Amino acid sequence: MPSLSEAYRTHPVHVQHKHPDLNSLQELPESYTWTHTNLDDDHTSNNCGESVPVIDLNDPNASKMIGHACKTWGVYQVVNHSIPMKLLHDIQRVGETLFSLPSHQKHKAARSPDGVSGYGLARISCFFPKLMWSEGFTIIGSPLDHFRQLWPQEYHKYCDIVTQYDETMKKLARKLMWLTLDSLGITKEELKWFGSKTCAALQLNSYPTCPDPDRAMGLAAHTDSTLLTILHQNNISGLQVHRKGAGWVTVQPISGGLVVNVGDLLHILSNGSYPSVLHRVMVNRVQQRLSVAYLCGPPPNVEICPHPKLVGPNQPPLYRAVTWNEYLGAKAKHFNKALSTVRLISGLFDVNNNTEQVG
Ligand SMILES: C=C1C[C@]23C[C@@]1(O)CC[C@H]2[C@@]12CCC[C@@](C)(C(=O)O1)[C@H]2[C@@H]3C(=O)O
Ligand SMILES: O=C(O)CCC(=O)C(=O)O
Ligand SMILES: [Fe+2]
Repeated sequence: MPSLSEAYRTHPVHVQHKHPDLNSLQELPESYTWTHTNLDDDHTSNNCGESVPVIDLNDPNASKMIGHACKTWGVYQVVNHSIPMKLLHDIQRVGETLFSLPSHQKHKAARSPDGVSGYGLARISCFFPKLMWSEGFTIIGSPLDHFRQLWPQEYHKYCDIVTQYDETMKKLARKLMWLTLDSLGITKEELKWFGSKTCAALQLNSYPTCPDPDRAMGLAAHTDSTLLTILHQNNISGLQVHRKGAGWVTVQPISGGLVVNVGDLLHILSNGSYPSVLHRVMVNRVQQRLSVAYLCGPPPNVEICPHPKLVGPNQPPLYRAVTWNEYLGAKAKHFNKALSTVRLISGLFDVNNNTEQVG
């Protein structure tokens, strides 16, 4: 199967500054200081008490509830998802251990500009004049080579956890995709590629404590280039989603809950009816925040387009067909404007200019 790394071979992303060890800094350096103009919005959320829907996967109405959450929020939290708590703890421990290694050790497993896996700053950093207060580690395929660099003795133990997490999440992602398709009135048989292998990336994120959190940004506002992203966060809040009319809403961590984001490819597949959610991460002075994102997409070279069942005389297709590889290339080049580059009929707003979704 062609791999996702093709996308960055044609669009290398140069963000590999050797950044300082964030844990050692007593003051926020100028290069990490976001002003109101580059903080696309102020830090306060104006959410009128609204909160992201929580859906119990054992509920017989789960599919309907997922459909409603995707349409109105583009994000929800799931409980009773059957991922063992131990596995969630184990993967979080991998992140904790990895990010607490000395800088020079982590840099041995650095992501190359035209590569996809490894340690580094957020890929989207190159679109901003200021640096983000976070570090990440991306895994696509086997982490063996990189983990061997990080833990010459114990890499097996960590590789096993990643493999188990990947396999378990794959099943959950399929179930969620199936429920989502069902909510759109689409059966598995009506989506040809659904039977074949989906593809995914695992992203470990760390947001160290910050000496001046109100002027820093953990991860700048973006949408994910996925069908779905399943996010496990530790019990420290910081993730915010943007909701029309409400502004930035904090996604409160719930024990054992997983956050599910609608990504750009589901936005396209649903012909704009399930908009991908704009989200960002704020940091704090007191506790390190960790998260693990399972970024799920179709096989990399399968074309995704608005499903024929969602297209008709009164519902023209809003997007052209695009493969995941091609879309990741567009994201690497155009960032939050990527969705507009595949749009057939122009939208009213653009994510970058108005923090408002196209669709
Ligand atoms: C498959 C992918 C989605 C992603 C880019 C990547 O190749 C692997 C990392 C993913 C991630 C995680 C943090 C936010 C994000 C925008 C980024 O910079 O890297 C996403 C990318 C994405 O969804 O576009
Ligand atoms: O850390 C988080 O809560 C969000 C991470 C994220 O948005 C991502 O990895 O795409
Ligand atoms: Fe994200």
